[in-house]
Amino acid sequence: MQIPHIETTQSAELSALLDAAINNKTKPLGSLGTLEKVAKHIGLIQQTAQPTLTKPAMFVFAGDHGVVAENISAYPQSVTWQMVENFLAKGAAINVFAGQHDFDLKVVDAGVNHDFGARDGLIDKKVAPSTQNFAQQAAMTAEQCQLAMQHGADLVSASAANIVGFGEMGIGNTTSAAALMHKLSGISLSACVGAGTGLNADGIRHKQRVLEAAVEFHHAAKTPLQVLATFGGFEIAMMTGAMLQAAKLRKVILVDGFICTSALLVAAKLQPSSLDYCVFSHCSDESGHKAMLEYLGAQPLLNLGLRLGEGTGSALAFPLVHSAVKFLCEMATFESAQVSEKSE
Ligand SMILES: Cc1cc2ncn([C@H]3O[C@H](COP(=O)(O)O)[C@@H](O)[C@H]3O)c2cc1C
Ligand SMILES: O=C(O)c1cccnc1
Repeated sequence: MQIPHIETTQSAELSALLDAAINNKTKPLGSLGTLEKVAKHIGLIQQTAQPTLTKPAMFVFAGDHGVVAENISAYPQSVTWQMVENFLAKGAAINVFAGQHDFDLKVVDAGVNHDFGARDGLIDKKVAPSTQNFAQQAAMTAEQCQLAMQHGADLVSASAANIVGFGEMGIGNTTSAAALMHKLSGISLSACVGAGTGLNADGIRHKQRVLEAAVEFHHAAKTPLQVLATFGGFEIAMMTGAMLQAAKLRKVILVDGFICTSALLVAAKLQPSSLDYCVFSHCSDESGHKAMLEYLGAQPLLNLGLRLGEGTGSALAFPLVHSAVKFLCEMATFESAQVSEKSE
């Protein structure tokens, strides 16, 4: 895909207007805390002091990873397709939370190692049935990476939502995400590798050794797109393309956990202003997530000890973002409600 130009959301004029609108609401100055920051942020994204959120969309991208052959996950690869079936049957955590908050939930086969046939409710964008094992060769070709990014961008373009969340399902993808984090941030591998779905200490050490060898083997991969194609997953590349397109279209991006943030890291390296459009939903318990968020200068809304993915953190954070927008649009001002302002 063509990497889109993304405008920054910064505007001194609108910033002052939003500060005034927020400060004139009937509350002590600053008393809605982080919600005030979120309200201003959404106003800047939408270029208005009266932002609105349309029905949110949640895209869950699923893809398999060849690197599972190296025994780097606590669960077998078959869980990826089995969980896709669970999404379609509305039985997963993301179904529950997305349903609760009225998301339009889209499940996308980005490259699952399973033949689903034509299925109601499943968007077929399968690039290939699984990436290659990046311990031995690049996970995908440059063309496959481009195609995955393009599919993600096209799905966002076709969505009417002005706020979009991205989730993922793919056994082995915390290994991919750790590699992306290390290569793109320069943070040591040991600080990027975590337990994923529940490896024990020996399992984590093995995962780190597999990653060390792969990083050494692919030392020539340097640019963000090379790094994505070498270590990424189809679901991760689709999220990267989708995020760039969402930013281009000035949609609010709800960033989920460790894997979703690794896709954003690629997008931010390609177009730093894409970060202006991001609301960071939560800090995951996956051990590298805190450092990845700090690297991006991000302040997550929630810290609930989640380590699931699927977009669950974003679905849970959505009502806070909604409340922020609603207070800005619906609260009375000191003047309209005839409430006295702070005495000097
Ligand atoms: C039942 C089940 C449901 C999940 N939903 C998300 N993940 C999460 O775990 C996987 C990443 O962890 P690792 O790299 O250790 O394999 C991804 O599929 C992620 O979305 C799940 C994992 C399992 C087992
Ligand atoms: O933070 C996440 O998204 C995450 C962490 C562990 C396993 N799966 C997902």
